[in-house]
Amino acid sequence: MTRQFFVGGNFKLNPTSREAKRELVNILNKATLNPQTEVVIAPPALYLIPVLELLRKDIKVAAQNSHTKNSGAFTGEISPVQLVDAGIPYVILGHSERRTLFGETSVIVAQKTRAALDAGLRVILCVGETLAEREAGSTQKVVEEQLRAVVTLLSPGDWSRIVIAYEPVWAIGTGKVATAAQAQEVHADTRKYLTSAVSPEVAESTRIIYGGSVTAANSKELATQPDVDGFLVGGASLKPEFVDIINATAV
Ligand SMILES: O=C(CO)COP(=O)(O)O
Repeated sequence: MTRQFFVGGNFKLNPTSREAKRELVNILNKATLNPQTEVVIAPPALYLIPVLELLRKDIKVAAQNSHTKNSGAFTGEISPVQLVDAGIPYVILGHSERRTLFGETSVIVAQKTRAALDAGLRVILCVGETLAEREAGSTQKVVEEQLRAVVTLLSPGDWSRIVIAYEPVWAIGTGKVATAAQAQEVHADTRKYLTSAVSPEVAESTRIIYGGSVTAANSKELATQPDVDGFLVGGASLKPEFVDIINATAV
């Protein structure tokens, strides 16, 4: 089975003007992109609908977060059914910034994932260890614990709408990218975990992408790894080099 290469751009809380947002979209609209690669960009919530309207239709749009509930007294939240209603197909959940800065536990991330799938969204599910956890030798334990909470709330059929993003916290926004070997090791172990926790078919078909200081310069080597099925790009998704990352697998 071949897994379609997937490149996501997580704009985080950037840019800060409608004009700058339009420029980012224009770069992508003008670019020659590898048609074999699935491309998804995640602008801030306020820009989701304008980006959807401006952006070429072969690039998809993702929200950066969604709530566990679809409506009600939840000030400041965005609901999965609202995203679907707005024509947004994807949501990023469990990003380390949500976990560490906004107190999202693995259980909350799992509940959000369940709610997003129930509404009809696809989910880019982020997992990853801190530097201290890596140095303590507990990388795989941490990644599996984060995934286990989700596994318990999903049925095997749900996994066709999940992309796992392995994002080691120590590599996010630090310029310290995981080596191709480090990424491959965690991706392969994660696939092994899915084999036993869900099924061999789900393990084989689920895309596991890497995130953390991905650049045009390091993306090509990372992309050669058999279990690296794409990238989730932060800082570099705000620059023209994002196009080169999208095309990292082009020969
Ligand atoms: O968090 C990330 C993507 O979700 C990665 O961010 P950077 O590419 O800026 O390290």
